[in-house]
Amino acid sequence: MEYYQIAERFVSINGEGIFAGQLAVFVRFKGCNLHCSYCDTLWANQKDCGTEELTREEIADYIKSTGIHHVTLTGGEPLLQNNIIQLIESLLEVSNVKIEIETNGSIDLLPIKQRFNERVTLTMDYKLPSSRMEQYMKIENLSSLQKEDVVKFVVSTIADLEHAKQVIYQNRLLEKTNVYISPVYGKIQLEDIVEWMKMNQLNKATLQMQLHKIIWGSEAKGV
Ligand SMILES: C[S@@+](CC[C@H](N)C(=O)[O-])C[C@H]1O[C@@H](n2cnc3c(N)ncnc32)[C@H](O)[C@@H]1O
Ligand SMILES: Nc1nc2[nH]cc(C(=O)O)c2c(=O)[nH]1
Ligand code: SF4
Ligand SMILES: [Mg+2]
Repeated sequence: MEYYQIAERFVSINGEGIFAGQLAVFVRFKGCNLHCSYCDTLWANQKDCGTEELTREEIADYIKSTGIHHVTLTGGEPLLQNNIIQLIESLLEVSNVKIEIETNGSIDLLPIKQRFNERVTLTMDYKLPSSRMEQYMKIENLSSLQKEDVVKFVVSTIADLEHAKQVIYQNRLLEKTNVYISPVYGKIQLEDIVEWMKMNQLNKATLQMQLHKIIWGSEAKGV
């Protein structure tokens, strides 16, 4: 039997993305191939991170038991998990469920986009220079994102914003998908981001703070 390594699972409001503010059930997988400078869940990437090992059926039963229709798969890096496609298929059998996948931009998204319809959406981070992970970005992924998906730029500095602007315009992202700009928590003045958006007339991009950190603080787990 196949098991998935789950670092935590919980119900909360989604603090990020298109469904921010709505209830969601979160499944956080263990392990990541990147090591972003600002990562707020590095604990889930450690070898000794405690996990529950659950089968597809157990994860689907958990989701059913919550009565919540939005599922967020996150991590760690969810798309690194063995048999992730089969898990998504099982979760889609739960009625009314929609799945959002938070992914780090380094893994090919085409197999997911080709296999599933809009019940599965992707939020892909484009890792900017201050993450120190930009070299791992798969630029082709930016062509796979559709109108139901999100590309997110998590920014620490004005230099990150300037870099994001180049990626946005070079890849015509505002025409193809949803563009979100999110501050690394506590690292950059929010006013500066707004001023920068105004100065660049960045129509259609959305500034978003992580709602769960505003509600529960930056260190809380399971929220
Ligand atoms: C922990 S990651 C897990 C999913 C995947 N590995 C990724 O990077 O997208 C979930 C989201 O949290 C964001 N994030 C992590 N640390 C953050 C921080 N300190 N401030 C703001 N966003 C952060 C990531 O950029 C990503 O969009
Ligand atoms: N409330 C809440 N919303 C979230 N949206 C994306 C999250 C993540 O860690 O990927 C997250 C999270 O950790 N908590
Ligand atoms: S890719 Fe995601 S989980 Fe991995 S280190 Fe970066 S923010 Fe953390
Ligand atoms: Mg988080």
